[in-house]
Amino acid sequence: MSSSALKPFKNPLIIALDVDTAEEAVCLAGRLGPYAGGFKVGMQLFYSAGPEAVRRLREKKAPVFLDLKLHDIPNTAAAAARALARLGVSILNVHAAGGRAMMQAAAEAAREEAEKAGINRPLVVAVTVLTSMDQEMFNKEAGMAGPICDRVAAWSLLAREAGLDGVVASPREIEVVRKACGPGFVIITPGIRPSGAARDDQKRTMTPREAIALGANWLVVGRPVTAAADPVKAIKDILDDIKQIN
Ligand SMILES: O=C(O)c1cc(=O)[nH]c(=O)n1[C@@H]1O[C@H](COP(=O)(O)O)[C@@H](O)[C@H]1O
Repeated sequence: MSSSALKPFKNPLIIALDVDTAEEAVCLAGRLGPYAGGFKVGMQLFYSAGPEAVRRLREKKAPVFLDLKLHDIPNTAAAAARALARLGVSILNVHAAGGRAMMQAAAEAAREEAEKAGINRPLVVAVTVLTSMDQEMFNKEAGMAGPICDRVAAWSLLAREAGLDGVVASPREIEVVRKACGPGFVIITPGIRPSGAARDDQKRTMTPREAIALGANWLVVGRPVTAAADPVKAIKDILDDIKQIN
């Protein structure tokens, strides 16, 4: 993994800017910028405001995790990754369920494109099992056999073999992923809920402190900060919680 791709993040907290307009995103990023390690642009913002939202955040020098969860045939996923890499984002993701060839094609395309453009290559990571799924949904609705943690470990290994930099997984699988893929493999965990916070639609959750203590590299936090009455206080509380480790 190139260390330059990791440099822009000053701490492990990535705030999900799940809003409809670039204005709202830039405004939130302005308020939270002094505290957040980086910002995530996901489907809601990208499908509403387009690449312009990413460009405006990048103008403010905010490191961006572009979370569009690519999942298509290798040729299409690679072409999409190439287009997204040109935006100068720090992290891109694809679905591990797309398979080895798709992950490899997307990762190689993103790297080549960044090199061609003379910019830092983005980390490319694989989404494993969504944090909104519990064991019963995974087996009965998704039709997948066995425990979630076994599938996450297997997909993480596949992602590593395909040349990806890491995975997105729930904090509950940090230990199995670390054991399967080693210390240099990036683990990004959504499904983060400060103690007492509403779980919303998230099923496999942990507190920020627990996730960091288990070895997560980055935490993705959305509503507990962005929907809080005082988002600045909410993010500061999370940073204090994390700092209390050790
Ligand atoms: O890829 C992701 O970022 C992601 C994967 C996953 O398994 N679960 C998950 O919640 N996410 C994203 O992480 C963010 C979590 O937001 P909150 O539940 O509001 O904290 C959302 O933007 C999700 O799209």
